[in-house]
Amino acid sequence: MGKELLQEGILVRGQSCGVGLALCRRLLEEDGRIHLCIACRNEQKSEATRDLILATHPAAQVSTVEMDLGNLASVLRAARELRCRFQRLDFIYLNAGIMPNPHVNFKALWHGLLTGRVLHMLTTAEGIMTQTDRLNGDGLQEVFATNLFGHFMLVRQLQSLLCGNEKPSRLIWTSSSNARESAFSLSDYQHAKGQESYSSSKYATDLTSVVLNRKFNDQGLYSSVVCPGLVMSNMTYRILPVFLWKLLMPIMWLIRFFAKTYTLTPYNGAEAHVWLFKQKPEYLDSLVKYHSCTSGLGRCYVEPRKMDVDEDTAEKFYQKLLELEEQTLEKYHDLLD
Ligand SMILES: NC(=O)C1=CN([C@@H]2O[C@H](COP(=O)(O)OP(=O)(O)OC[C@H]3O[C@@H](n4cnc5c(N)ncnc54)[C@H](OP(=O)(O)O)[C@@H]3O)[C@@H](O)[C@H]2O)C=CC1
Ligand SMILES: CC(C)=CCC[C@@H](C)[C@H]1CC[C@H]2C3=C(CC[C@]12C)[C@@]1(C)CCC(=O)C[C@@H]1CC3
Repeated sequence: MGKELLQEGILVRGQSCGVGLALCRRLLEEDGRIHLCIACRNEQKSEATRDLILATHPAAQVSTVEMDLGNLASVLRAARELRCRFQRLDFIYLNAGIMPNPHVNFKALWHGLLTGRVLHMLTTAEGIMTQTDRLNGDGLQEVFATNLFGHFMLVRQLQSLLCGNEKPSRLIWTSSSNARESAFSLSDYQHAKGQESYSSSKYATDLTSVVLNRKFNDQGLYSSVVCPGLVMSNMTYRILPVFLWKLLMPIMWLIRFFAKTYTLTPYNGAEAHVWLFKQKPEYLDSLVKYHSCTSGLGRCYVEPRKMDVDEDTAEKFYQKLLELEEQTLEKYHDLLD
């Protein structure tokens, strides 16, 4: 049997951009026998994405499942369907992510350009980006729910397909260089009070991956985090308009000589995801984030960087996630087997 793979966060709406779609295509280039299962928010998007993949890989095995990560009932339904369809899953790419209402502080950006930390600012967006979050239909902060908790619930619901298999199973979370400890707080882990919900959700992702390794490595489940670098996708096109990004492109190619995380294309951004696909998980460091990088001359490579995570905080956060999971399962008990 080829590798069975659940992939999320694939670009739809008929455009060929987004890390998810590039990732699917690159994985099929690595191994045409894999079974890709793509999770999209509705049937139309699933079909459109499937067609985009089949256009370049006509012989690929691609199935679809409907799942809205911002809606826990939808996650539970999808997990139930996947448990019926698959006996095991070798990889889950937890790649979906949102950054609603992004706001760039151009004054801070301008000041930053004149300081010694300009490269740090241009690669992490530290101090220059904020977002406005809101509550979703489940009463959770939307960014936390979509970027982290929906994924977490999915993993927990699919545990029987991921643990205790002959071969290890893998979780690969798409985090970000924008993940920052100072944006995250255990007492406000959904980030209801601040304006850096994206940064907080990505730091929460890093914590979750670390703690999942501690809990599940002995059952054959391994988790890793990747950063795709700065990629031109729907997400970045909501930060600045497309024409501005196009105007900035020559500057960004120049910056790339100094900032290797300016991967810029979804293909380059998926480098770390694909690299991890080929690694033996036992040899990976769970405290490392794998960054997709592109050199000034366009060569793609992966750079491991130690994460700024405290394992004690990770454990406490995990307990909070379990509490929230319990409340969710109580609420949706009719959707369980
Ligand atoms: N672009 C960048 O510079 C960077 C991106 N990242 C991360 O990379 C990942 C991919 O982003 P990217 O490809 O750039 O952006 P896109 O906006 O192109 O892709 C985001 C994907 O997430 C999916 N998604 C969003 N909300 C939901 C939901 N509620 N349920 C299911 N799927 C959902 C989207 O589906 P739909 O089409 O239905 O909206 C889309 O396929 C994200 O996690 C992002 O945070 C990290 C660092 C930098
Ligand atoms: C000259 C130039 C590149 C100008 C663009 C300024 C800003 C709009 C970007 C500088 C750093 C970028 C960045 C992101 C978005 C766009 C910037 C703020 C992200 C936050 C996008 C999503 C992520 O996950 C991390 C990125 C870090 C860098």
